[in-house]
Amino acid sequence: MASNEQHEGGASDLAVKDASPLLYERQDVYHDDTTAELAALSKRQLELVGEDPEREGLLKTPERVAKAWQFLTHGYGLDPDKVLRSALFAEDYSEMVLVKDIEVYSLCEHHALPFFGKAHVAYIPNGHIVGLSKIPRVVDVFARRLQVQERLTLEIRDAVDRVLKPEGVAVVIEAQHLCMMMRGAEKQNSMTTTSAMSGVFLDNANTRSEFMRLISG
Ligand SMILES: Nc1nc2c(ncn2[C@@H]2O[C@H](COP(=O)(O)OP(=O)(O)OP(=O)(O)O)[C@@H](O)[C@H]2O)c(=O)[nH]1
Ligand SMILES: [Zn+2]
Repeated sequence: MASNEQHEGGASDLAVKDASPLLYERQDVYHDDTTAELAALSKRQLELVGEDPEREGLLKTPERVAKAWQFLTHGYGLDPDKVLRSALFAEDYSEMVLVKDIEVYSLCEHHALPFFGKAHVAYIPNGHIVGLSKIPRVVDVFARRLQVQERLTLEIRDAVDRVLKPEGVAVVIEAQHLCMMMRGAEKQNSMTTTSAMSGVFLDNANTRSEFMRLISG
């Protein structure tokens, strides 16, 4: 079943109407031609660092690497607006909705090394709420790409703003970057925090403080 079918007949005029797939099934992440081309590059990389790609332990490594790259960047093939629209419900609830401690795994676009941590996403509805699982799903749409943490934070905020048209959105991401840990600066304990807000979270200090209190609790 296409994952939007369950929402057909919902009261929301913002809800998605077509039945095209919203999310990749796991097998759709991998494409044979791409796997073959990436595997060839990976094999060459192994040679360049002085490895023997023909030794037994490495025989399947290029293909594994090719698939890992496709999985770690499969967000390019996903539409964040569609993900959110697939589960929009008309509702009068007008207090803060917060999904916190969402695990984030992304790749920094400078070194293609992972950064990982937690995202906290809040919004104040304006007639519509969204299915809770769609918040972490939309985080992944953007995280599963080559990213900088700042842009990831903004893109999540903007998608929620664009689709839900809420009173406001707040996104905070706390992450550690392996490019600063395993190499480069080699700092093991630094945490980078980014935030992006809109609407009442910008205009109203009490709303912003409540959000900050809830995510730090
Ligand atoms: N602002 C920001 N910078 C990032 C992010 N991920 C990695 N970087 C930084 O990107 C920068 C790239 O700087 P360069 O000087 O071109 O690269 P480099 O010589 O590898 O730098 P070092 O990491 O300092 O060794 C580094 O300072 C990284 O720490 C991110 O999400 N946001
Ligand atoms: Zn980096």
